[in-house]
Amino acid sequence: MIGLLLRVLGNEYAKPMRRTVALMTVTAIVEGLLYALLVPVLHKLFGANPADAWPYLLGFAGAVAVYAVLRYLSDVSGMRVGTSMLRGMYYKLGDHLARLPLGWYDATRVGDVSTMASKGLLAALGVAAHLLSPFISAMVTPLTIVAVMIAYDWRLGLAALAAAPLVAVIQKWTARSSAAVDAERHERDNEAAGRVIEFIQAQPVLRAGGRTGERFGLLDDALRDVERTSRRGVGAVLPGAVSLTVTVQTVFTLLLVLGTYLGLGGDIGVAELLSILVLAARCADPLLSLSDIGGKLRGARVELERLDTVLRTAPLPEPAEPVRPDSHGVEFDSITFKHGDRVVFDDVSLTVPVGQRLAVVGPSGAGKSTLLQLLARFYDVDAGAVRIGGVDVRSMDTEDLMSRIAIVFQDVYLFDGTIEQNVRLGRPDATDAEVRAAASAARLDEVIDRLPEGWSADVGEGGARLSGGERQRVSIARALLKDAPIVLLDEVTSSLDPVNEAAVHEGIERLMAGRTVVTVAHRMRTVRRADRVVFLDGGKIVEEGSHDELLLQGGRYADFWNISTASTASG
Ligand SMILES: Nc1ncnc2c1ncn2[C@@H]1O[C@H](COP(=O)(O)OP(=O)(O)OP(=O)(O)O)[C@@H](O)[C@H]1O
Repeated sequence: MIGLLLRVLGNEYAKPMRRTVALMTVTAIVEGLLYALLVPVLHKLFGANPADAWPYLLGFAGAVAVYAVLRYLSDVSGMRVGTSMLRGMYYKLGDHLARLPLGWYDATRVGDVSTMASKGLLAALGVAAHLLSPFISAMVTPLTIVAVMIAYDWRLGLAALAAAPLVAVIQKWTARSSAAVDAERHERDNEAAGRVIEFIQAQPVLRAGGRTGERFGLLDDALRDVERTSRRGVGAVLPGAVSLTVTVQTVFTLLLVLGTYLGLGGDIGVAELLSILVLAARCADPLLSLSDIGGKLRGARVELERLDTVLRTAPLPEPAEPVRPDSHGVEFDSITFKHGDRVVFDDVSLTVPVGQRLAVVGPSGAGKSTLLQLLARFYDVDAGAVRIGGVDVRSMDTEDLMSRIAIVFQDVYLFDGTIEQNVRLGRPDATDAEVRAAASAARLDEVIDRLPEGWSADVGEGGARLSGGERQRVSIARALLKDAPIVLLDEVTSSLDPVNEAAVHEGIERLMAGRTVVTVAHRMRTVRRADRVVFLDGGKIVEEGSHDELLLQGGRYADFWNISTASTASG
């Protein structure tokens, strides 16, 4: 377990961890010896002169004080290592998540990553802070006591030692029988967490569908699965917990019987027998707590293994010697790309010379958004190459690549903060004047003027306090502030009100001016102003040319636009 913890976290924690384990072990031994001191105390109390017990009682008090100090030090040490590991893990996980391909973040990750980053990390790293000390105490203290018992009376000591292999076998058996259920319960927990998030996010859809009173079937199913696996989990550990209790009690009873037999034979005095039974009783408590601690440790292990899996997910390979392009033309050279088994692009080639605009058009699912994502390296192509200024994006440093691309996607995500903070994300070191200039170029200043708190207005989680068009303007302002030579634009499909439409269009025109642009186009005027249009379908470029040329051709593109414009006119 500690090996796994150190493998996941890195070896810099090995030394403090070893120190903590050593301190906890010494504390547990002192705890055992403390109980052992009860033997001479009881012996003297039951002897001819009970006053002889005083020096032992004083020794006992001294040992309690030493134990208290050691316990404090080992608990503080466990807490320190635990919290520094937790902090380290947050950074490590954060850094790693930031380097994973953007395509890794699909919808199913939401529940997974959110439970892992909160509950999972706390459970996994709580091992050092909360579980290690009771675990070591539950193992080492009884063994110390048994060693004292052997020294005192080898027959009773060996009888007590007989419990050790039995306890070990039961622990192993419980761990094995619960392992499969533990893993499944974790799956189910994460699935349910994802469904809860989905249920909250889907409220508008559910209510619009008139399903206010009804339950959300997918969430209900997930919760039922959690209940079922929890019941199976209890079923898997219960025999182990019961066996442990029965074993410990049986060994205790055997000791009592053996002790009575030896006592009646005159081999051992009443005081000695009583002392040994007191010691045996002190062994029982920590041993019985093992089943609870074992369960928690197994839970922590599952969380650690999940963390390990995420940390082992390969980030985007970074080139050993990054190349920096010196121009910003874009080229897709014979690219092939699959999403799972679905071939999205099959040997597609196209180029966008520096400063030109390419509009990508095609039916839903044709791969228009994916084309933009490949340029921004959300994924790497399966064959062929995507190049900027003649340099393969895989040969570029990711930070450098992202600094050259401004992206305005359909779904604008705004952080819960002020409008200014959200715009500033485009270029954190921009001056106030530059931020304001970008905002005004995106016609965001009109929005700010309307809000009572102006620039300091909070946009709410995901930008919920702004309208769709206003969110678009924030996103355009961000992109303008970034001032990158390449612009990727996924035009909104839903229609905006005329004021927002005009503002967004004006902002986008400013954003595109003088830059290399690839845009997924849904509006006639965007396509008209493009230097070239490609019509994608079935993983291929079906038609290519200027808007007017393609209309004249009277092919797929012409049909597509005739239908779109007819539906816009009638709508
Ligand atoms: N994360 C993903 N995992 C698996 N398949 C995906 C994923 N994202 C997209 N796809 C599939 O890839 C294909 C292309 O998707 P893409 O979003 O690029 O299409 P699009 O042309 O932009 O569609 P739309 O106009 O509807 O937005 C679709 O068939 C889609 O189902």
